[in-house]
Amino acid sequence: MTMKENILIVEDEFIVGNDLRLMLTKAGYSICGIAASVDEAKAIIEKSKPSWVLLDIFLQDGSLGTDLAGYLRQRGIGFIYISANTNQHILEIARATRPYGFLVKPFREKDLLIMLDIARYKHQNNLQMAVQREQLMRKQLQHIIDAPFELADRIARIPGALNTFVPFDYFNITIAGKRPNTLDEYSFLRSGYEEYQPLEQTDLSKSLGLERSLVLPAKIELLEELQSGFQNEDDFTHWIADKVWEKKLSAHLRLHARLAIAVTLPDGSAAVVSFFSRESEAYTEEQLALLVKMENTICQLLAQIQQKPDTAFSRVMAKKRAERISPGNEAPLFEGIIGRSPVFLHILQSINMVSAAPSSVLILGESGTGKELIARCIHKQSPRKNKPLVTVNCAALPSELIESELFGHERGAFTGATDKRAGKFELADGGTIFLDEIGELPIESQVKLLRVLQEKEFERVGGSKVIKVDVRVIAATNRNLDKEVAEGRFRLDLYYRLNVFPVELPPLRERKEDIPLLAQHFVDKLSEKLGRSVTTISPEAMKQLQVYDWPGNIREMEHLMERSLLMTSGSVLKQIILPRSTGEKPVLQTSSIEGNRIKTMEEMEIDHILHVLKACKGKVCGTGGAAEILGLPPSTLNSRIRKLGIKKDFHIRD
Ligand SMILES: Nc1ncnc2c1ncn2[C@@H]1O[C@H](COP(=O)(O)OP(=O)(O)OP(=O)(O)O)[C@@H](O)[C@H]1O
Repeated sequence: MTMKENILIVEDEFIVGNDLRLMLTKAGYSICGIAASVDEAKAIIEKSKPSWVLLDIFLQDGSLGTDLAGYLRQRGIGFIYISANTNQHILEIARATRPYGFLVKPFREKDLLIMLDIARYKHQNNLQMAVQREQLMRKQLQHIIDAPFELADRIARIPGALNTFVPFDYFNITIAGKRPNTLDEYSFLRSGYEEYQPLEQTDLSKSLGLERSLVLPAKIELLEELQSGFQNEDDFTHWIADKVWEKKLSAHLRLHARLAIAVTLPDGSAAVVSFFSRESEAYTEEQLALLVKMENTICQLLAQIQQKPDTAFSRVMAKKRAERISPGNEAPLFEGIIGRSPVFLHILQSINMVSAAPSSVLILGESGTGKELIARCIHKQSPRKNKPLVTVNCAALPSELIESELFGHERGAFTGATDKRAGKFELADGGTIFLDEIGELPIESQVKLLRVLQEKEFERVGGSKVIKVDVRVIAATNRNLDKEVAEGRFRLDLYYRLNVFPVELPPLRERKEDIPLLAQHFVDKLSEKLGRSVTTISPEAMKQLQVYDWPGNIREMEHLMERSLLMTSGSVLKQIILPRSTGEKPVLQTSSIEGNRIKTMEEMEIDHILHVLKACKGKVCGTGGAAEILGLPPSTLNSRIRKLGIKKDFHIRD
C-alpha cells in the first residue's frame, strides 16, 4: 500500500475493536478512532474525515450501524459491515444500504485485508465513474442549452439527456408561471428506450378524474415548498399521502419512488424537475448529489424555457414525436435486443452507462435470458468496439486445459503442446474478454484469473516471461455466486473483483409484458430464415405464449417459435407447440429422503440429472434433450455430469 488510509472502527466490544485496530495498523492503515455508537462515530467523522468505516451492525446503545449508511454515502465515505449476525432479514437490510462488503465474525485477518483491498478498488472505480457521469451529463445539458433548437425541440431533448443518469418512468418540469397563479408544466411518460411520450396536463388531469383548475392552487403552493430530495417506497407512500394530484398520478402510473431537484431561477421564481419510477428503490443519494452538482446548468436551461413558455406544448411535441427525436439521430443502440418492460429498460439504461467505462461487468441470469447478447452489446457500445471481443466458455473446457486456453502455453509445456500458443487474454488485448459460465471455473484457475484482473499480467503455461495486457472483462453466470462463495467453490476476492458492476437479467416469466414483442420479433426473423410467409400471431397462440412459464427463457422461446413456424403453412401462426407438461412442474420420482436420512443437495442434484437423462434416453443436446428440459446449456450440463461423476450410461462413478 502506498498511502496510509484513515479508517474509523465502529464497534462496541472493546476487544473486537482493538483486535481490528491491531490487524489494520500492522497492514499499514491508520486508525482514527473506535466509536461505540452512531453518535460517537459521527463526531469522529466530522473531526478526522476517515476514508473508510468498518461498521458493526448492533451497537449496545440500541443504535444500528445501518443507520449510519446514508450519512456515510453522502460524504463519499466507503463502509464495510462487520457483524456476527447473519440473519437473513438483517442481511437484506444491510444489503439495501449498498456497503462495499460484509464480513461475518469471526473472520480471518486475511479475509479482512482482502475485503478492504477489493472495497478500495471498487470505491476508486465508482469515483471514476461518478466523475465521468458528471462530465457527460453536463456536456449533454450544455449542448441542449447552446444548440439553436426551437423551444419544443429543446424541451423534448431533456428527458433523454437525463434518463441515462437518473432513470425514470414519468418525468416532469414545473416552473412558476410568469402570470400570477399559473404554472408551466412539461411531463413525459417513458414509453421505450429513448422514447418519451409528452403528456398534456389537461388530458392527464382528465385521466386521473381531476379538474385541473381545482388542483392547480395546491400544485402552486407545493412548488413553493418543494426541496431537493428523494423518497423510495414507504417514504414515497408517506410523501404522497396528503397530496391529491401526486397520489392519483402514482396510483394511475404505478409509481413507487420520486427524486426532485428544486431550484430558484434568476428572476426568483421557483422551478422543480421531478423523476418518478415504478421501481420501489429507484433513487439514491449519489443521483441526488449528481443533480445538485448540475444545479447551475439546470437553472440556465429552465430559464431559457421560462422565457418563452410553450402554450401549444402537446401539439408541437406530437409533431416532434412523429419525427422520432433521438439525441443525435444515430443508429439504434440496442439493435436486435427486444424488450420494453420497465425492468428491462432500466437494464438497458445501466448497460449504456457502464459500456463507456473500463470496469468489469458481471452478468447474472438464468440460462437463455440473453447474457451473451448483452455482453456483445456492451462491447459494441464501448470505446473498445474496434478491437476483438473474445469469448471463453468456462464450462466447455476440461479443467486441465483452461489455463492454457486463457493464458496460452509455451512449446512443450505439457504433452501435446507441440507449438507455442497465445491464450485468449493475449488475443483480447485492447478489447474485451467474455468469460461465459464463470461459475464453472475451477477454483485452482480462479487465483490466476484474479491476478490478471489485479495486475493485468500473466505468464503462459510453461513460460516465465510476464505478459502485460489491457483487457476488459465481462463475465456471466447462471449460478448463484453468493452461494458458490459461501460453499467454498468460488473465491470471495475474485467474486468481488468481478462484481464491480452487476447486471441482473430477469427471467422471462418476470417480464411477461415483453412476450408479444419478442414473439413478433421471432416470427419476423424465423419466417425469413425458414422461408415461411407467417406474419402474425393469432390471439389464441399469443395467450399460450403468455401463460407458459418459460423455464428456458428467451432461448426456449426462440426454439419453440421455430418448431411452431415449421408446422405453419399460412400467414397466421395459430398454435405454439409447447412441451407436453405445459404449466405443470415435471413430476419427479426422485425423493429427498433415503431411509430415514435426508439427502444432501448434491445427491439430489445427481438424482435429478439421472432421472432426466433416463427420461431422454441419454440425449443431452438438442430438442427434447436433457439440457433443454433442465433449462441449461448443454455445455453446463456436461460439465455438471463430469463434476458429479455421473457416467453417461446413467451410473455414478465409484
Ligand atoms: N432481449 C432479447 N431480444 C432478442 N433476442 C434475445 C434477447 N435475449 C436473448 N435473446 C436470444 O435468445 C437466445 C439466448 O440468448 P443468450 O445466448 O444471450 O442467453 P444466455 O443467458 O447467454 O444463455 P446461457 O446462460 O444458456 O448461455 C439467443 O439466440 C439470443 O439472441
